[in-house]
Amino acid sequence: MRIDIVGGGSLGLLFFSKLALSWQTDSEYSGAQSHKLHLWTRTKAQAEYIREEGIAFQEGQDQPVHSLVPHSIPGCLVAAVEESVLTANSDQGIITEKADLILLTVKQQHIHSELIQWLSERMHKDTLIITMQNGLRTDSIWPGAWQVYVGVTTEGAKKLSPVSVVHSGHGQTYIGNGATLYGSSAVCGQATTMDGYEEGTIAFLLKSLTKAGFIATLSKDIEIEVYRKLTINAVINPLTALWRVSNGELLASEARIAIMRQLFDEAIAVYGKNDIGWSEAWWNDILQVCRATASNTSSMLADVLNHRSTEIDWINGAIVGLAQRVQIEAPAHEWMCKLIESLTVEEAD
Ligand SMILES: NC(=O)C1=CN([C@@H]2O[C@H](COP(=O)(O)OP(=O)(O)OC[C@H]3O[C@@H](n4cnc5c(N)ncnc54)[C@H](OP(=O)(O)O)[C@@H]3O)[C@@H](O)[C@H]2O)C=CC1
Ligand SMILES: CC(C)(CO)C(=O)C(=O)O
Repeated sequence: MRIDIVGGGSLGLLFFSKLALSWQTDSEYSGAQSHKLHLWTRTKAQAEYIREEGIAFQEGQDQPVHSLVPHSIPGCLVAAVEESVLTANSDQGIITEKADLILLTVKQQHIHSELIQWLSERMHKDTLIITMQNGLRTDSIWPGAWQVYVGVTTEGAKKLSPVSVVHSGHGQTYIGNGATLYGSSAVCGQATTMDGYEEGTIAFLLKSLTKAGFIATLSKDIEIEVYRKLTINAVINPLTALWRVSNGELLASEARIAIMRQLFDEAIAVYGKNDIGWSEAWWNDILQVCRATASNTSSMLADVLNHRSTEIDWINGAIVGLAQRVQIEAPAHEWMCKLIESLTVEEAD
């Protein structure tokens, strides 16, 4: 089995590091030449840096650093999308082998036609793609014939440098059939439950993630997980970015909580009109995430502070899109989009 992780950012480094560390000590993987784990970074500079320095991985902020030297682990490779030859690991030769499974850990704004074209060159006819992004895509970017699964994770990861990552929060990962969300040809017949593994790519991934220490589950109803996470992000992310506060500080006043509730009520009204399942319990989930990640800088605030583009179009913008689909208004979410987009030119760059 060959797993490609695309994106050497926070989430990509987290999944790669934990999987590689587990493969290193598990004879099922370290002995099996047929299994491959490949991290694809965007730049050659990052790939070279990792090949030279390895990855410094921490299981938590104050936890010891594990040094991981990918090329010393059988089957593990690191290369860049912009490289066609794995120069620093010449014994591995030219990377021509196609992936069986691609874990896509880039951000929503990185998914564009060039990346799709590059992915198509990494795929054989049965390759599965698992999208790990927050938010929701309502465009039809994925070619209809592709088997695209959806991953939703509440794990937290923070890249400290191109070669170091910390597992900043422990959560759960759900993987499910993306056909209803993406309109792709994804089929979900390969694995049943975590207890009843069947042979297949998804089952292999779930088993590998579990052995690596993640809580990973096959979801028969991935949509509910997607919309639950979408709601959490649509309430927390833009407000933390606009007010420049940590997640916990959202709960500091009744006035802030009232605005959060307005975003929540508007989102669930949009879901209701679209016949999308939702739960009142999600409101408590939002409050709980604020408490559990109180000192965290949300990803949107981090993007704004670092002058990067944000995922607003696929978070609040997705809710506005769903509202338009049933001809209703979602003014609070529209305002979030406009306010985030209209941050100064440098910030929105
Ligand atoms: N971090 C977290 O805790 C969580 C993140 N998520 C979601 O996961 C996704 C990724 O988040 P995160 O890891 O934090 O983001 P990062 O910005 O840390 O990582 C994204 C990575 O994708 C790389 N990239 C961009 N374009 C390409 C390309 N064409 N080919 C290969 N790599 C590319 C970037 O490279 P470069 O740096 O060189 O530009 C960057 O390293 C987001 O949608 C986020 O919302 C979900 C749950 C938790
Ligand atoms: C859940 C939350 C808000 C945690 O920070 C997150 O996913 C993000 O920052 O994007």
